Amino acid sequence: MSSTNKSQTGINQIYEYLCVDEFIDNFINAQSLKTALAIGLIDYLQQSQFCDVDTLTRELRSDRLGLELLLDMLLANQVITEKNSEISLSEKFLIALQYRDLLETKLNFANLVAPDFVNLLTFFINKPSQFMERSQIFDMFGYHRCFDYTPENYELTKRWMKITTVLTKYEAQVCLEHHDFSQYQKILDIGGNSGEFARQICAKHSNILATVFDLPLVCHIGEEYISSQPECQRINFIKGNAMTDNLPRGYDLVSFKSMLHDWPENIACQFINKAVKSLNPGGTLLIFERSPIELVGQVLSYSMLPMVLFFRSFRSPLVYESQLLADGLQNIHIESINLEMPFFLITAKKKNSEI
Ligand SMILES: C[S@@+](CC[C@H](N)C(=O)[O-])C[C@H]1O[C@@H](n2cnc3c(N)ncnc32)[C@H](O)[C@@H]1O
Repeated sequence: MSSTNKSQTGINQIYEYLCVDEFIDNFINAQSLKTALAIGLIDYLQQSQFCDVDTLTRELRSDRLGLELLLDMLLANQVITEKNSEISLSEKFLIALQYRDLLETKLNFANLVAPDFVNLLTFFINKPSQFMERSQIFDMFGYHRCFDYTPENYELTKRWMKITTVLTKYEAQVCLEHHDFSQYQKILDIGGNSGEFARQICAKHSNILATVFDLPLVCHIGEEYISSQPECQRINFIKGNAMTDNLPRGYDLVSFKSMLHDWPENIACQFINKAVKSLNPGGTLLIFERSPIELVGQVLSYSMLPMVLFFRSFRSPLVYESQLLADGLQNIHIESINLEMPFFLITAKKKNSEI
């Protein structure tokens, strides 16, 4: 198994997005940043570059004492700097602000998960099944709502798809950096969600045609999302259930991006087995997934709360490797990639012809 991370690959633009976590590292920092965004303080400083507290109080129609407290919190979090009473956004934060969609998504996602942590941590640690029954966040991601269209199902599904789409917007770039997709023409992304992963592959490789296989309502929302993108003519969606339906065949790449961890090991292995049947001889199966969380003495960042909730789901890549071997795949390559937490990329080839 090979391993790469930021330090080994050098300072690379692809990984720069990881800097957003620094500003959401604890509860106070996260909430003060959220308020600064909400009251327009960040926008105002971005436009005006420098200004003093009097101007800010007036322009934002804020309570002076409240604003001073907020500015103190932002100063401590290095979101802003102050020199001769002039306040400005810090250089470090200006870089993070280039990834504002991700910053806001991670902040909102952690806040959505926080009540479960506050109210249910004891169940989470001791009685996982009871935690699942009570958890708001697991309910929010309920796949049972992704089959039939109702206005409520649509809104709730769209809500979590917004989160997965923004996370994938950045993670896909890492995957594209680590794997050469130029060799493929027809690809299938199982559990491909809004189509963002497929879209990025198609955007980089103009010869690729992509199919996204996902639950019906997810595909419906994905079609809406992709319809405004330049790659829309090369991405089609197939509505189905990978548990019960046959998967389409005839692809030279089949991918699972952050999909398999959602399922118990035996079902994840069934998905792999089905995916192999979708591959042409000589085709490649690709898995890009989160690995188990490794804290090794580190303090958990607030921005990591959502991933901690799923910590029981993340598996060693060796589990998937066993299934790939059992399915007769060859040239199995596993690469560890350190992002805000460990990820792995597995590729494996189907034999060229059946013996
Ligand atoms: C954690 S999300 C990952 C989405 C996407 N691959 C990404 O990385 O952003 C898991 C995806 O699997 C899909 N999914 C769950 N159960 C499925 C099933 N039985 N058949 C097909 N897709 C399924 C979900 O709708 C969702 O889009």
